[in-house]
Parts: sequence; structure tokens; C-alpha cells
Amino acid sequence: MMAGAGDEPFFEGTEKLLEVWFSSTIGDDSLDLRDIDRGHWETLLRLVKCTIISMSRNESMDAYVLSESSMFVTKDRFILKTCGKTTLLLAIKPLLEIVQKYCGFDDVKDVFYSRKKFMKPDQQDRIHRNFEDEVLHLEEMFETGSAYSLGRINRDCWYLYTLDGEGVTKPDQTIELLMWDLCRKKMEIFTTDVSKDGRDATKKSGICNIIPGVQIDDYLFEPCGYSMNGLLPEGKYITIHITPEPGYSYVSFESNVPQESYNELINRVLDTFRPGKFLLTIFANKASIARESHKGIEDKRTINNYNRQDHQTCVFKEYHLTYSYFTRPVI
Ligand SMILES: C[S@+](CC[C@H](N)C(=O)[O-])C[C@H]1O[C@@H](n2cnc3c(N)ncnc32)[C@H](O)[C@@H]1O
Repeated sequence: MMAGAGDEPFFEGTEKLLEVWFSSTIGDDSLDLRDIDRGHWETLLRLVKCTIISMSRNESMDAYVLSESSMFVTKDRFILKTCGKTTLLLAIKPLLEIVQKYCGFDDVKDVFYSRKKFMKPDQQDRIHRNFEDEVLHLEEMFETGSAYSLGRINRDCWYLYTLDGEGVTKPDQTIELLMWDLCRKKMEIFTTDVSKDGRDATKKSGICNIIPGVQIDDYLFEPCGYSMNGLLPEGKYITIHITPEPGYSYVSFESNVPQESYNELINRVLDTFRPGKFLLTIFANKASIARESHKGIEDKRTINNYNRQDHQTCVFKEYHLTYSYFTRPVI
């Protein structure tokens, strides 16, 4: 599992992230993605080449820790985040079929497919090796989407595909911090040499203090690696995935908690993991209390001891998107 295609051990922590919002053209409010049997999700995940390790739920969401990252199912929103050599895009067609057949939603309100540039794209399955091919695949399924690249295409950059229509109008926001070149000492916590299980690693690392009060489902891989889902009321979540191996260490933090400013949360995440580099994205739509949060980032040439290398903003119909890339000076 941990070996790459060559002799060098390698694991691609960088995730592919898919978020799909469903709706009913006849306005049927009784429909709920959580009514779909687990067996159908398992069939879908087999195509993606990952499996369910653990499941947790609250009144508004079912959350799954996967062998390669996470899946979240709420009433009308489906999120699948997978790393390694998984083939996430192969899930989209069956997802649309399963949802229509076993749940009844007959329309897709919005789609977000995003990922950072892979560390080793050549080790990916053919359909994921480059973004242009991923977009061709998405265009086979959706009639009106647009694809974007933010950041430096000759260095680290981030790709997004989203639909052109009106999209989600109820409050919605997502913050992601994608971090690499992480502090070795911190990363040792996410090995079975140092921590006895997921819970122990969550406590030792301070992950439990990033957003207090979350219902945590955590998992420590053998001999190393860590994944957690944290649930909050009203469909809010956090999810953290860690590849601690030196040489290709990678951590992702994602959450949809609404905040007017994300500055404190960003500082807490950076303190917890101490990356050498990180990429920040914040989506917030017009109805979200986070809609002005980009202003708190815009003026920041530095965060903690990190220097900003790139900053871009995009204004879509409903959403405002901030992209920022920071590095720590090498001492
Ligand atoms: C699934 S976890 C978290 C992945 C996540 N996308 C990240 O941010 O890196 C991946 C880490 O667990 C380790 N690992 C150990 N056993 C694994 C397994 N059976 N499947 C996937 N990863 C495993 C990998 O080497 C890697 O360090």
C-alpha cells in the first residue's frame, strides 16, 4: 500500500475532492440522501478503490472514514474526498444513478471538483493524471461547467471545476488548508510508535482543540497515517487527513463551519501541524456569514511566520473564492 510505482516508498496524500448538491425539480422536500442503503455507497467506493473503515452520524449527517480519506452524506449534499491512487471521478456517473434510483433527487444543483497539483501525477490512474483529462471526464456528465487553475502552474497550484448555473443559495462555506513539508516531531505523533490509537493521536496532537465540541471519529493507520471526521450540528463538519512520512508529508484540514473571520482558526491549524508550506482556499456564498472573510486575508502578506507567495480571488455567481499560498522561510 505504501510503496509507489518505483522503488522509492511514496504515498500521494493530496486528495481529490468532490462535492455535489442535489435537488428535486418538483420540490419534494421529503427526499434525503441518507435514505440510501450503505451497500450502494460500498459499491460506489469499490469503483473508487477505497473502503469504509468507520462511520459516525448525528441528526444531520452521516460521516465515513475511508481507507483513503472521507465521505459525508447530508440531506442534499454528498462529499467524497479521496487520496492515494483512488479513482474518484469514476464515482460520479454511478452516484447520479444511485441517487436518482434509490433516493429520488432528479437534478444536480451544483458540483465542485477540486484538488491541488499532485506530488507525483505519473503514479495516478490514467483518468487523474492531468486536469485537462479530468475536465473532459466531468464534461461527459455535466453540460455547463467551467474549469479553473489558481496559483502557479509551473509550481504548486490548485484546480477547480464547478457548474455555471445559479448554484447553492442557502448559506454555504468551505475552508481548506492543504499543508506539506511538515514538522517531523509533530508528524511522529501520527505513527503507532508514538500513539496507541486514533484517540491518543487526536489528544497528543491537540487536534481536539482546533474546534472544541466536535463529535470525533478518528483512526490511526498501521504503521502510520491518520484520518478524522468531526461532526457538529446542522451539517457542519471538520475533516483532517495526515500522511506523516518524511519526504512526502502532507496534511489536509477542511471544514464548513461558518465564521466571519477564519484568521484564528487558521492560526490554530498551523500551530497544530507546523507545515513548511500551505495552500489556503475559502469558498463562501452570498448568504454565508463568511462572505466577507476574504477581506481579513487580503491584507495579510504574512500569517504567523509564513510569507505569502500568491493570492487570488474569484467571484462566481453565488460564491466568492480566495486562494492563498504561503511558505515559511528556510532558516
Ligand atoms: C489514509 S491516510 C490520510 C491520507 C490523506 N489524504 C492525507 O492527508 O495524507 C494516508 C496515510 O496512511 C498511511 N497508510 C497506512 N496504511 C494505509 C492504508 N491501508 N491505506 C491508506 N493509507 C495507509 C499512508 O502511508 C499515509 O501516511
